[in-house]
Amino acid sequence: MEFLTNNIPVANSTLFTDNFRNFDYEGLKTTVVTAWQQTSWWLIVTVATLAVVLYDQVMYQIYKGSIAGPRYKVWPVIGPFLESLDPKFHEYQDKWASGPLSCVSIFHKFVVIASTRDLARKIFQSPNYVKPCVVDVAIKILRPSNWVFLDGKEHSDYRKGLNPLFTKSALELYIPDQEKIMDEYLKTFVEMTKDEPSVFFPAFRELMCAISLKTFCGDYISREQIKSIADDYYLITAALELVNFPVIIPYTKTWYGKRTADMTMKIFESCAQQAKERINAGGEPSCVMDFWVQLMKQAKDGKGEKSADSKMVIREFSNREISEAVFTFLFASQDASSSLCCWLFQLVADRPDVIKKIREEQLRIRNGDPHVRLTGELIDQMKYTNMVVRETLRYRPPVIMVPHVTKKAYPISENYTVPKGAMVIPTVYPALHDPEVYENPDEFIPERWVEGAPAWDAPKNWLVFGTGVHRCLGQTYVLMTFTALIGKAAMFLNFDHKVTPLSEEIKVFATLFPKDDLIMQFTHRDPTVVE
Ligand code: HEM
Repeated sequence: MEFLTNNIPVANSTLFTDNFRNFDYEGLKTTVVTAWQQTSWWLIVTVATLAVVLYDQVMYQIYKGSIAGPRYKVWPVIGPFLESLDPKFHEYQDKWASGPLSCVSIFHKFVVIASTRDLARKIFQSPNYVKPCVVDVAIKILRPSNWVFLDGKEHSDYRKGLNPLFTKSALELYIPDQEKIMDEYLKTFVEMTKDEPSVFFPAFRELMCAISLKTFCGDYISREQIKSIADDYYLITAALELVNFPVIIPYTKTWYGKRTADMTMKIFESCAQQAKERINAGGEPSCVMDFWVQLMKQAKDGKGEKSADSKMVIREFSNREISEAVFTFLFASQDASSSLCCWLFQLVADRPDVIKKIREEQLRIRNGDPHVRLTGELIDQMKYTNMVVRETLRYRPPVIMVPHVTKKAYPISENYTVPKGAMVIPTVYPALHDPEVYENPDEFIPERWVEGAPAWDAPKNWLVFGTGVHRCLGQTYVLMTFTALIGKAAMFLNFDHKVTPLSEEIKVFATLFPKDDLIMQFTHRDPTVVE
């Protein structure tokens, strides 16, 4: 460096080139080669390692700035990677309590966690700075062409075409098929536990998968196909674990996950074709695919909804596009719905006063006839049952954190800017357990949702389904389906929850679950009585 600065008179380029010409390159080469030969490998490795560790620590300090977080990375480079393999709920709580913004760095990935309601909302509502982020392998499994990876205007245009599939009036069309699956599985639960209680986490996952598949694909999907997808779906969850090899190598978790996803999308493609044939021949819609095809048909006939610039909101979608989108519905719903299902059955089983009120309501709205079939109008009347579902979502929100990645430096607060490329995670749990909004937030109180109660005055705290351009597409679906499901189950079955010391403990497995995986036994009961 000194050689250069001492010998470059700015305006004298001749001297500059002469110096270069006269330089003893051979001598320099010999010096470098000799130094290299005399340096042992361990020294090179040590120096390189120290350089990497130092760089990682320095960058961590620069990125961390004034926000809460470890003073330095205790485990160089990997950071709290080992803890992240087995996350503990109380560790998350400690992190949220450490400050409105806190950070960690794992493998040089800098992560900022926002724990207050307002900061969480701000992240959800900053699509110019952030976008949702998934593990690398998700792009391969869901396919790069999938709509969920769209950003900005492209995403919102596509999303406009999907919103009509999950409005209340569309959802009403899907209820009869959903009810068939509910009836079938409630019977199976009694059969399954006729001799002894059973662990219900896997059974509820299967129920959720079956309800979703029937809702999305109606009668185009066979019982065998539903069973095979439900049985294999765990391979997809396993492939998308936080820690997984990003390259798909045959016979590894990601390979099995991709194979299952491809097989599932192939089934969906064939269902989409059948829906097109039936609806275009004048059939009535009864599932998401039917309704989607009907909207496309209406748009083609010039009868569909138009956007502000007079373009049709719905365009023609190929079978492949439909299959990929429907796969994202399954993917987005499966873990969160299974979590809600476990907590809902556990909480209702543990509260005889709650189950009694549900039974009273269910019989009352059916004028004493428990066999009245479900309709949208009937579900609307299930006010108390709906409050129970809503309170379960508040008390045990299935999705507690939604990872995003910054597209550019993001000034999230007056004093702090999240660096470009960092992960930034809004947390919804503290907002849903805010004592100023929800009195005794750590108690399960369905009555806090009676009409006009303070909980309704704080819509900003209701972050169960996120908010902003990526807010959950399935939120009305979730409230309607679970209200109907728990109502029917309470009428027709006795719930016996085997309480263990781990029942109230929270396990984090993508979403939240009771740590003992929920042990239950079901028996038939006379649905015409309340007690
Ligand atoms: C208890 C059940 C569920 C919970 C707690 C839940 C929660 C969430 C949350 C927190 C988000 C991120 C929102 C945001 O970034 O602002 C989300 C996105 C999404 N959810 Fe759900 N969800 C549930 C069930 C479902 C179901 C049943 C479906 C489909 C039928 C669904 C489809 C989606 C889709 C497609 C997205 C991404 C939307 C987009 O990027 O535009 N979810 N969900």
